Amino acid sequence: MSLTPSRPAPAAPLRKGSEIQNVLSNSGYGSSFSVGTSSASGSSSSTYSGIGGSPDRTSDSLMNAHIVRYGTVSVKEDGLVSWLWRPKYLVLKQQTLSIHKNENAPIQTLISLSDIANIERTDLKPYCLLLETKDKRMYFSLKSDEELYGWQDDIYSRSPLMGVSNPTNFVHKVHVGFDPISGAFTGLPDSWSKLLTKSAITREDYQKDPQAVLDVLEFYTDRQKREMEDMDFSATLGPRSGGGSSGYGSSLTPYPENASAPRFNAGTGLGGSKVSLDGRPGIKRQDSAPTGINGVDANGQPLSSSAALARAAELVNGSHAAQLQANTMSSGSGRGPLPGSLQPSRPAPPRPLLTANRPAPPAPHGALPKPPLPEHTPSSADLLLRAKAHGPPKETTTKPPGLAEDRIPQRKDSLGTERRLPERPNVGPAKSSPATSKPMTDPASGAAGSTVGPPPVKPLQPAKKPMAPTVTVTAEKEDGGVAAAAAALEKPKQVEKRISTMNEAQIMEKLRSVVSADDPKAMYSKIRKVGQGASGHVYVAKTLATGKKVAIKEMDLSNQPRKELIVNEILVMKESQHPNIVNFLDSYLVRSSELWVVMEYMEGGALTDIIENNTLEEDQISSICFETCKGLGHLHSQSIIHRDIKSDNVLLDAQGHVKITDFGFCAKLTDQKSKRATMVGTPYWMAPEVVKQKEYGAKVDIWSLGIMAIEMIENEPPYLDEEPLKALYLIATNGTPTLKKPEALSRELKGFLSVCLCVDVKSRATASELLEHEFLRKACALSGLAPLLRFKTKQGS
Ligand SMILES: Nc1ncnc2c1ncn2[C@@H]1O[C@H](COP(=O)(O)OP(=O)(O)OP(=O)(O)O)[C@@H](O)[C@H]1O
Repeated sequence: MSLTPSRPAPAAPLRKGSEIQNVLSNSGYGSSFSVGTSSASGSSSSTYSGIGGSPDRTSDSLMNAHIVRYGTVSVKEDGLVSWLWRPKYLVLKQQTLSIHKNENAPIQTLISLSDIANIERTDLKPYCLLLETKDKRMYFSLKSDEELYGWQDDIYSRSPLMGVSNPTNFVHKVHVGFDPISGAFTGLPDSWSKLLTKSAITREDYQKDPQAVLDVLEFYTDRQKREMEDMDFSATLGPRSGGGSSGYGSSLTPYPENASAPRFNAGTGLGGSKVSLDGRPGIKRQDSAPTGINGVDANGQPLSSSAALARAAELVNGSHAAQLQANTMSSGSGRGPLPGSLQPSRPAPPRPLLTANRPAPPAPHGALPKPPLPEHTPSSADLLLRAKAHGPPKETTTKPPGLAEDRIPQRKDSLGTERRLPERPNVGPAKSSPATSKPMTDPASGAAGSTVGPPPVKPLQPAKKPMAPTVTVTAEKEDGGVAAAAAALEKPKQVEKRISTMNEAQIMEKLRSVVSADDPKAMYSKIRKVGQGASGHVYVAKTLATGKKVAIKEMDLSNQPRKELIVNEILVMKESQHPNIVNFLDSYLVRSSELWVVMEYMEGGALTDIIENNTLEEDQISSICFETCKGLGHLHSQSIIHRDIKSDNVLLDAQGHVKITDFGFCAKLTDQKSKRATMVGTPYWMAPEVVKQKEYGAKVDIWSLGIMAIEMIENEPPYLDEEPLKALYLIATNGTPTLKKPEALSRELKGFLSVCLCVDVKSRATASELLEHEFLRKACALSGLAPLLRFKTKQGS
């Protein structure tokens, strides 16, 4: 970690190149200085007399005014003498880097910093930098990290092609390198070092893909940070009333002023926000800043003077996911844990590591050794990751991360009843044991890449019915939330009001414009509670006029800090009616603070419970995948990405209808923004491109569908038993997961999985392509799914 002080202001304009050469060729360097930096580094150019002019031995003060850094460095150039490392004398000034044979020699090579396209760490040597201009590549071998970072920082910050033409007040917060010789990271923040030490990520993992390690650390700590913030949020609220004991608070809590918004959408391509190994092309370091390099925050959003507003924008933009999930775990089968709770998912018998391979299915994969289960006190992020797999933690008082005492997997059923699951035995030092998992792919099924192509990003479809005119919330350029999308459907060209400018009253006003004015109590009579989510209880109720059963989700709005999401969800459900979507029927505000969302009643409940209580046949798996895929096809045709497909979010009814629910994390792709970068979803179901914080599109849902298919085959998603950070690392690096018993599966099913779980997004199938897949032709009739619900009768539900 290199915390460097604020950057100096850039130098004033200097002379042009032609003058430079003249000056340079006529001068020589003094002999008295060694590696160092100018005390006046970049501070002023007012006395500057010439770019690249060699230091004037008689005028140290003048010299110091120009020279940023100088010293003898081992240099290797590409080209004829490319195998030779030679000691050279380098002098960095505000706009040039000159290379001399020695400190007394004239310039051999002069590089204008404006020509530098890249400066990055490379592993050619332990402390090695690669510098690239459009026609030159050269390597500098330094003696230490400090030296390396010094040169890199100083060159980087003065090279306009790298997007920092006007360095202002930014501070490098994370400045990490990886030394391939020692196999260790350098400059890791303390907290990250500790996390890594505690994690099951091995040194071999570092070596294999150090960037992935950083990616997952960043992801993980982002989540931790969010959870901590939620804890603060909850703590300030005190005990809640109603709606369970989730971490939802009662109002929007502003971020501290100037706090950079927590993010899951690092690496949005907006520059400077993604932590990377030094030297990774195209990615620089994390710069935190009051203002950021580009005047945007880590989300790529213009920084708001009000942190609360920044947060609201973030929420609507979808990057709230994990936070919401964390909150939603407090009760019912929600998606995120409260700190202090421990929430792995279903009973998970000890099993060999599901190992996988490098990207590119369907090639056979080698198994990775499983490291011993580490002594690991789950942090809040662990808890989140585990909890998010399925179901909530036990209801508990908020506890700081790291204080969870027990590691016994627990989850609740849909009614919030806690289940205590068998303790997961320590799987022991399986490091050297060969993985039993085998590739899921069947060569006979053909390479995914040969059969599928990239999905078209569909244009916005016109709204089927007019939206409430007051729904003007939109996301910013990076992530249109669904509300934004819905608004865009209505008035694509309108000047939309950013959610970040809306206060809670305005959001409530918007909500009021979405809901029906009637009194639901006069229309429905509740029968019983059938489920509990983070945001409220779910009841089955009778429609008084027709006798028809409906599900009503009741939410106490005073306990919902994320009302925008609720608006999102309602809007998407309203606009996405389809036989494979849990259809929205109506919504009501009761006493201004209670929101009722009435939807189709799915008496079969969540697929998760069905998986837990049955062994599914392939034709049933096919049928569920087919139905889910139809729902996804519909969403994607509307340019909506669900982003949280998993068995918890697929419900069945008594006739075996299969429907997707939970649209809180949906995102809308627009013509302007056909890709997303926000990290949203549930880690175990997340596509690698999401974990790696790349841009992604609708195909993330296809990946998640593939993981859901594995749930149906193996009862749980891959890596569920892994230590959380390791699980993220495996998702990021292994690519296509492997199966426990591939030999037990049909060629068609393996082929299906291979086109869903294809790391190469272009080769991953689209929903419409999947619908044509031979495996889905094996689907049983919906009536063939009804027997899967028998367990419910036995359970008396
Ligand atoms: N339409 C429905 N029909 C029948 N049961 C439902 C329906 N919707 C939800 N449930 C039941 O209620 C439980 C909680 O649903 P809910 O949507 O509140 O969960 P969640 O997604 O975890 O919470 P949240 O949306 O608040 O984050 C589900 O697991 C399911 O068992």
